[in-house]
This record gives sequence, C-alpha cells and structure tokens, in this order.
Amino acid sequence: MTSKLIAGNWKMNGLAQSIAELEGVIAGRSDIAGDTELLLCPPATLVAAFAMRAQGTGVRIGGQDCHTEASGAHTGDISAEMLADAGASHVIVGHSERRADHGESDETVRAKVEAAWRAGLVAIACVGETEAERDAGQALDVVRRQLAGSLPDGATADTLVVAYEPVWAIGTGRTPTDDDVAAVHAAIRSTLEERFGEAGKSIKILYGGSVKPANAAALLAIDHVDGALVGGASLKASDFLAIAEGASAS
Ligand SMILES: O=C[C@H](O)COP(=O)(O)O
Repeated sequence: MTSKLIAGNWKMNGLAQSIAELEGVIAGRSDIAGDTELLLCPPATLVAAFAMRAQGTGVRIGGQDCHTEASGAHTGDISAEMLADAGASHVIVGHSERRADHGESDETVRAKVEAAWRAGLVAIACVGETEAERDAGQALDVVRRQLAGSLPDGATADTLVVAYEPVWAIGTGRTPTDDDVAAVHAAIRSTLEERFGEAGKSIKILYGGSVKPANAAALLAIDHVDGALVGGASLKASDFLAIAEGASAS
C-alpha cells in the first residue's frame, strides 16, 4: 500500500502571521501514525518563508499555480522555476477555480504540468465535473476527457499526482457518496494504467471537496483514494492534523 498524501490548498488566504499554523503542523506531525505525507500550498507570497521554516521537518511546501514559461514578460505570473527556487516541491495545476476564473483549458493545464516537470516539481493535476455534468450522468466522461487533455506522456508516481475534485463539492460542505467517489477513482486509476502502464498503478489519486476531520477517515478508506486535497479545513493546523490522522487510521 502506498503512503497517503494530505495536501492543503490555502487558496487566497494567509498573511505573514499564518506561519503559526505551519508551526502547529510541524509540531503535530510526529503524532501522525504511519508514513502519511503532509504538504501545504500557501499563497505565492508565503512559499519561500514556509519552505525555509519547513526545511528538514518532513512537511513539504507547494505552489497553487505556475506559468507555462520559465521567465519573461508575464506581469503578475510566477514560473515553476521560481517556485522551485523558493523551496517548493509540488505545484497544483488545473484547479477548477483556475479553470473557471482564468479560462484555463486542458491544453493550458497540460503545458503547466510540463512546466512543473521542467522545474523538477511534482504536478498535482486537478480534474472534476460540475454539478450539471454530474446530473447529466457525464461525470466519468468529463474526468476521462480532462485527464486525456491535461496529462502529458511519461508521467510517473514521482512526477504526478491527480486530484479528483467535483466542482460542486468544493467549499459547499457537500460530498459525493462513497460509491460515487469509488467509481470516479476507479475510472481514474484505469485511465492512468492504460495511459502510463505500470507507473499508472502507483500515481497517487487525491480526493478533494469539503474534506473535514469528521469525514476524512471514511473518504480516505475508499479504494484508490490515496490522500486528500483540502481547502478550507487546511487553514487551521488542528483540523489539518485531524484529517491526516484520518489517513493513518484508514
Ligand atoms: O483544493 C482544494 C479544494 O478546492 C477543496 O476545497 P474545500 O476543502 O474548501 O472544499
């Protein structure tokens, strides 16, 4: 069994004082049983400070997005190389909020995964259906299509993590049924195996969308759920650690 990865996506939250939450995660990390991996993705302004503080603690730090190019005239953007230079090990790409707010296509997301690899970062590529797509019975087709368009050839467990985040479950307190999560994760697993062969068996598949301490253990016990991508509940060290405890219990 592969280790679980619990990743926190702070989104557009966090000021310098928020390093206290990172301190809390570092302090509580040793109480988490097993080999559960912890990753925090703060806003870009905090990546360097967090990475410096987390160095050598086992807690890893990631970015929330990157540009497709390494440098150049792209005001306000951040490259994968810059994230790596700041001490990040991972970068989230293709989050549904980026797809919706910034019009990111599967093609753009694929270029961002390639940019992450070029910089030596692990890409966490997000996929997931909207509520209308689920209601229309299209969830599996949408996810398969996003995977086909967003993932470059040659992915391995060392370079790629996939996050399944149903858009309608993000920040809403609603989650799919265990059976629905199982069906999508099984479909993602078989897609990864068809595409990447042996490597596809061990690429981690995270579930994201209203993961909380109260539901984490049950979600993380579902087949092919190799961890969680946590939004709101990752902002408090105590909640994030409680979710990670759920991973070690599953
Ligand atoms: O990236 C994280 C997700 O969008 C989940 O957010 P949430 O846990 O606040 O629902």
